[in-house]
Amino acid sequence: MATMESLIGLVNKIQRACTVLGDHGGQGMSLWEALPSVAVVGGQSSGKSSVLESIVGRDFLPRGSGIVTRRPLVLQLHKTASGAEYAEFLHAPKRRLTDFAAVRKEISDETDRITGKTKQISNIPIHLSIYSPHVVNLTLIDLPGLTKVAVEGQSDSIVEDIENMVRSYVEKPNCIILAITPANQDIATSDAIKLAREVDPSGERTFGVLTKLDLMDKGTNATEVLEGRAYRLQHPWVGIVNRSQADINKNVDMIVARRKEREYFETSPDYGHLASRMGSEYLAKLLSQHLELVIKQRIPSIIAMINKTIDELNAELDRIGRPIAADGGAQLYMILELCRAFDRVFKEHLDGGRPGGDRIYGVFDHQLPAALKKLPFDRHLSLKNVQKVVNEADGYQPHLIAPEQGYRRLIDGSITYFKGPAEASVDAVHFVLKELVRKSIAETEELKRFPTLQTDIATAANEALERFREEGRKTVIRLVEMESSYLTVDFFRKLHAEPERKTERKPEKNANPPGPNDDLYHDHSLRRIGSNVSAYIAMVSDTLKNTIPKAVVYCQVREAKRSLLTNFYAQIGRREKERLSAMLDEDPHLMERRTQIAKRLELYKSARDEIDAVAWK
Ligand SMILES: Nc1nc2c(ncn2[C@@H]2O[C@H](COP(=O)(O)OP(=O)(O)OP(=O)(O)O)[C@@H](O)[C@H]2O)c(=O)[nH]1
Repeated sequence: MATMESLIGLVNKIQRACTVLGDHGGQGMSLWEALPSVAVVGGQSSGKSSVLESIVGRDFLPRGSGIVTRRPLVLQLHKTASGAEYAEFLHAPKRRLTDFAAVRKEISDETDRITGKTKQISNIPIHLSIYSPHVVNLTLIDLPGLTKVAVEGQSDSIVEDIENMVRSYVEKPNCIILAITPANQDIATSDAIKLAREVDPSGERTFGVLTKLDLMDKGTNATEVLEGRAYRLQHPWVGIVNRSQADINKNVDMIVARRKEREYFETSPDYGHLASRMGSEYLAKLLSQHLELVIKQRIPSIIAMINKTIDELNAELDRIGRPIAADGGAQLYMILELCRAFDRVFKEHLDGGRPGGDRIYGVFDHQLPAALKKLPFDRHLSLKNVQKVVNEADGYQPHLIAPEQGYRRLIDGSITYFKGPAEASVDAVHFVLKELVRKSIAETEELKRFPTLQTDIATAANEALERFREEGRKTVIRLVEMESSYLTVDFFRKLHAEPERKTERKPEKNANPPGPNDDLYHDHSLRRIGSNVSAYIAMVSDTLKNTIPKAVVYCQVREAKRSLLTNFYAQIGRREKERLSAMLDEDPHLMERRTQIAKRLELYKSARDEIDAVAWK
């Protein structure tokens, strides 16, 4: 029996824990719903509160007209060995109330706290524990009385709302229904029986309770019902005589009332033969025993449900990530691990495995050659411009042998054009890399929970890329400038040999420099200069087409792979613990969710442990 009592105590404990977690049924499968409970159901003024109070042996429920019970009251009764008798609300733990008038007031205040004074109803339960030597271990849920009409100040939907709330409790297969019907009403019209029949047609979890036996018309009795002939249930009907309104007004003590109830049955000519199975004390014992039995039957399925939930919660925790360590070293380690995870993804983008790196090749293979081809050399090396540059090069002096300065200026001028495509390649690759950083951050699964760290990594990586871009730009400009700083002499040596041959075919075979008046010759010569320079520039262009990509890869891509976060690592290595934990700030919703899951996990695990300890003792 000790085991049995601790079973109910255990369920009480788990129920309370469920409520702390906001897990009071209603939403999907919960531990709460797996636990058996007893719900008190009845029409208004059928005597629900009176039954509850006499089971408890205390006067503590709010009374009044209209709908007094507007939130479910989860009443957990704990039998104590010592004489202490007190009540405790879950919403005000550690406040032991010994004055039951204060309990009544608190129930009513707490109801108003959620529903306002509007007479609305709420399905958030109030949890009350009563510790007393006069009770049996039992959990009862008091629900609003079923009603047929809304009263002043209530919405029309209240009738339906109450019925829905009550139904949401009693339809659960683990709910034991305490269906209260006043004896002075026709059983066929009982709201409680009507609802019970609907959700429990076989009557296996319904306990029929008949109140107000003393108020029946003279000459009538309820033996038809109490002996199970009027309406058959699997469990025996229990008749009750509660305090009348007059008794309540006279403050008749509950214990006295219990005694009077016992006497009523013992001396009743109608119910004397049923006396041992009547009354609120008997009802309490009956319910307690039944509850124990049900709990025992349900234990395997409760354990299975708990285990399944633990697995699910663990899986969800894994998915959203475990909580972060508190000490600085561990946090630094975690940050570095996360950075490395990002870095891995980033490298995969560059080296293949993930898309994006190929766009860098695209810059070199299409964009750069196309830009080089588009450079306006035609214009720069037009006859007119060649003439202008060549003439200007030697000032007032006519050139004597070859327009050396003219050549150099034309070449220099042309080479300058290469700076544009060179820098454009640097920029294009920079943007590809930047985009890959953004993508890699988004794709790094481990980083998902840490929006702050995501931003930090993005900032650090972009800063590094900016530095690499600067380096790349300097290097490609240098490549271009190198081309003008020292020309490829071979090219001109070859040129030198060529004109000899060509001039041979000229009519005037004098080696005289062309005079300013010799227009035909002059044009021809300028054209040759233009085409020579153009050929040289084409050669430079080919060279740069090859060297610019090398410079860009060397300065930007290679560095990005090698040292994208190097500075960042150095920075965070010096950071204080506070700043490290700030970097690991998570999405607040996620943190909240994790805390919730962790709490539930704890509840379910301790529930499992306790069930193990109690059930197999
Ligand atoms: N004489 C007598 N009066 C009873 C009995 N049971 C309840 N009453 C009276 O009936 C009235 C209603 O009883 P409650 O226990 O408040 O009924 P309830 O179902 O809780 O009512 P609501 O919460 O308002 O729906 C009170 O005045 C009680 O004194 C009984 O067995 N005999």
